[in-house]
Amino acid sequence: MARDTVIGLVGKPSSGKSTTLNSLTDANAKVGAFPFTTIDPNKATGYLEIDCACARHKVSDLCKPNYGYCRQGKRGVPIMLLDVAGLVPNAHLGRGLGNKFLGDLTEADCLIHIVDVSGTTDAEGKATRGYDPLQDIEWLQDEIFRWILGNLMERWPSVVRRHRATKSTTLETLRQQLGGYSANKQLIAKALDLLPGLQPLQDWDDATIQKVVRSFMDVKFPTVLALNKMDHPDADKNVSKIILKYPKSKVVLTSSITEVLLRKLANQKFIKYDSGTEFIDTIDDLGPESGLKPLDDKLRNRIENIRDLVLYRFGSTGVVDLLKAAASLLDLVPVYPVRNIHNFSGGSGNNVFRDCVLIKRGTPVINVARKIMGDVTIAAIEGVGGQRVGEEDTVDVGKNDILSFKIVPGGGN
Ligand SMILES: Nc1nc2c(ncn2[C@@H]2O[C@H](COP(=O)(O)OP(=O)(O)OP(=O)(O)O)[C@@H](O)[C@H]2O)c(=O)[nH]1
Repeated sequence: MARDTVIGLVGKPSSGKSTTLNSLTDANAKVGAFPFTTIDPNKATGYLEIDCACARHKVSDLCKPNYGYCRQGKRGVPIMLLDVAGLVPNAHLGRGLGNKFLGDLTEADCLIHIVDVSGTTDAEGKATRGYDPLQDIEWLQDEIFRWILGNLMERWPSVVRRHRATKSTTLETLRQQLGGYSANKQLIAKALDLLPGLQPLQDWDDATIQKVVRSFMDVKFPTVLALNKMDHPDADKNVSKIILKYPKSKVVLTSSITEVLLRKLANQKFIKYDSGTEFIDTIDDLGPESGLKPLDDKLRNRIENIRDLVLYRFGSTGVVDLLKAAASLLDLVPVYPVRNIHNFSGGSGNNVFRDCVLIKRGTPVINVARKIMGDVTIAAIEGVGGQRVGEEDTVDVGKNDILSFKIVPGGGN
């Protein structure tokens, strides 16, 4: 079966990685059990917020996910997060357990790079003022680049000899060399497609090899830049600088500390807060019948500051948008496998859309069936209304995204 999507969180010490991870993993709700097969201390479950199919079909009252949550059509789909801790400059040389962390990175399908955009921590995470966070973005890219390039160059003469002797294609040879980074053939082909007019592999000079490694990095490690600590007064100028330098990058402004604080205040019943929005309500707004606790002046001022400096300026704390940005880089679509295609239930009981999996847009439905059902023989695939869906038809949002797989009795294991 295909493995689950993994999003890696990276960032230098004190950039706010733990705070961000906390705000991503606490869904502030009673949620289903851990859905993933591997349980690893560096892994955690985040919740990608999507518009659930239950709203489209007006059955939100019956929507009860097996994993994650659904609140009036806003569904949190579990997604695996990997904490790639301990990356320091020169990790590729083995500094500070560097190679282990770079190794962990290969498991990720996408990275979220937490950047301290306030410039109040230096390259190693020590307190300072006026540090240029552009350096952190360049440093991380450079670290990964030098690691992959170093591994490849070490073997390059023998790679070329073997390539010639076996008359392999460029794709086959690179597949052998780069497959270890959890990269399949399609991914490597995509990296090569980005470089039209490439010479045959045996003629590559150093500059061409470097170009290929850069292209491979772009497809293997698509990266969301989380510009964290946006609440800090020094953040603005750094944000502009980064956006100017990286106009094509997916950038999300975050204040994860604000998100953590707001959730805490909501749990303590001082405020009503919907994560991902700019709205917080207090007893002053909703009255004593709201059941919220009264505020003292200090807390009232603090909440006013959060409204002014973060929520009204930026629209939200940004944290919910991080996983949405990662899912959009990976082009993931929520797909709902159901037992009963007519009432969307799982077979027993009335609850609907019990399961939801994230699948790359454009994937043929037969591959979705294999991912979900494993090694069984599929007799037929049905879509909404009980219509037959062709095996090679592809999934998209609102198209072939609610599916029922009919299995041949006794077919497979
Ligand atoms: N102003 C501001 N400070 C933040 C924000 N997020 C985190 N911090 C502060 O930055 C410091 C470092 O945060 P952590 O989450 O511990 O950072 P880390 O990257 O996990 O650090 P290590 O554990 O050393 O790797 C803490 O003092 C946080 O309170 C934010 O959004 N705004």
